[in-house]
Amino acid sequence: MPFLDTPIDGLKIFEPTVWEDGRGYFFEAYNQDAFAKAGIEAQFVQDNQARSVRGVLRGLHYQVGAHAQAKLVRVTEGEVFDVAVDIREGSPTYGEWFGITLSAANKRQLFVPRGFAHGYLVLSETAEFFYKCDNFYAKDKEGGIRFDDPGIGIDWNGFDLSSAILSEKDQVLPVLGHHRKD
Ligand SMILES: Cc1cn([C@H]2C[C@H](O)[C@@H](COP(=O)(O)OP(=O)(O)O[C@H]3O[C@@H](C)C(=O)[C@@H](O)[C@H]3O)O2)c(=O)[nH]c1=O
Repeated sequence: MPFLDTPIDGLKIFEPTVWEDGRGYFFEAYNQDAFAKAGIEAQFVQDNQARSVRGVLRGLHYQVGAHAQAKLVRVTEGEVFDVAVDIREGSPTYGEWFGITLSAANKRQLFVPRGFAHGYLVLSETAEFFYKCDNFYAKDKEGGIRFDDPGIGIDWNGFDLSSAILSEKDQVLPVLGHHRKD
């Protein structure tokens, strides 16, 4: 199974092998053994699915301490720009971001290790976003960072962010310098 490294250690792109025939296509969306061989040992315990309309921006989210979550994210309908920010204390790439277009068409997945803040922007009319997590949702342990933190400087695929649609929670998130650590 093809895995690609990103400039941030541990953050990996997975491009599944797609088998096409007269019926349509088939691919393995996740194979624990293949992921382990690629160094991804996460034991996933929760699957989430979200539907959003164009311009919806969810993030940047994480859970603190022992509640941190690794995520394996993909799009099953439409297209998003997906972003992960390294917030691992002591990491040489602390505060750096990586973005990638994920779509139902390109079938790419991003593996986001624990210790990252994660978010995505919907580029298509609607999008279905699907992700596996290696730790359970813990409402009281959520943290967030502003999607437009100037110190991080994410380029959201050139999107006009004045028309971004955010949850009330995401409108009042702090910048990285003031983010929740425990
Ligand atoms: C994330 C989550 C939310 N919920 C509930 C809480 C709330 O009532 C409703 C919507 O939650 P939110 O507004 O936090 O959903 P959302 O903004 O989509 O949150 C997600 O954003 C992306 C970027 C991530 O990386 C995820 O980890 C998660 O934080 O769903 C669960 O029951 N379980 C969960 O795992």
